[in-house]
Amino acid sequence: MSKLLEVHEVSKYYVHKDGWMPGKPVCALEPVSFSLERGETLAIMGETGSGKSTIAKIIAGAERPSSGDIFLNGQSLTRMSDRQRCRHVRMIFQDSLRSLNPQITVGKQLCEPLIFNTDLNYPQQKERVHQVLSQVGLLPDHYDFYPHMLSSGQQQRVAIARAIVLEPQIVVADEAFVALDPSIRAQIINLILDLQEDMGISFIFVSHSAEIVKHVSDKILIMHRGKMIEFGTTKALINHPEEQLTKTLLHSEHKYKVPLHSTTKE
Ligand SMILES: Nc1ncnc2c1ncn2[C@@H]1O[C@H](COP(=O)(O)OP(=O)(O)OP(=O)(O)O)[C@@H](O)[C@H]1O
Repeated sequence: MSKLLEVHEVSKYYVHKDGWMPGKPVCALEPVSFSLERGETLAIMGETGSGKSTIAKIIAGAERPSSGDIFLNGQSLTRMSDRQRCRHVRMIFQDSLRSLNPQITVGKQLCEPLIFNTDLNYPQQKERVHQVLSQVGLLPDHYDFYPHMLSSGQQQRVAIARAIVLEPQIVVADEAFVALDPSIRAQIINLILDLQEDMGISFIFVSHSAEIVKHVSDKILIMHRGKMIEFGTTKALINHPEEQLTKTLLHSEHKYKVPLHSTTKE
């Protein structure tokens, strides 16, 4: 049986402009390969500028790789249409308030992916949106709310609802919860663990927080200057890290002290 996700020799070069002339390509990501099983959570860690967001964006389809390919259940993601791809892989953005349209109600914003990517009719869309609101711990009344009427935690729940409304197999979150208050962050992370259990979604997190990573991830990928320097199970990387950077990142002072569920994946 094929893996859920296989990233095969994916690289990324950006061409920085030199005035009017295209400059020399700069390597943001050297060829990287790894795989993920269904329902697993992968954490991507590394220093600033090491290529973490580049991998996340390529998997989510927000950037195209310069080389290599990504396979979902053995099918090439890069050869799928946007409509097909975004049913399988969705992204949660860092700033949930800015990623929501302030002039459109929550319900309508959650209907949008269904309008563009499914053949559901209006009553079916509405029913699915009510279902997803309840899945993320919001109320049916929130359908008619505008984003500014919600707290930051509720806005983040809407962002998660938008990511899961199409029932994707993978959700990518790039430092999505960093701006949240610690107690709200803990609730949101626990919500993600619950969704993972209920829906079998695989999550890919970019995070600087050793505590969150140890709590939620099954596998960890360590980036350094555009290279993957270590990849393995969370347990293996915590107990037997091969690289000094892995030790530093995973055993650093806890940046976020949060009251998470007692069951960790460590
Ligand atoms: N759109 C772009 N155009 C040009 N260079 C880029 C672009 N996006 C990223 N880069 C460069 O690619 C490298 C990797 O960036 P990336 O954002 O993936 O790092 P990161 O590990 O996510 O960093 P951070 O933790 O600061 O978000 C950096 O040197 C960055 O300057």
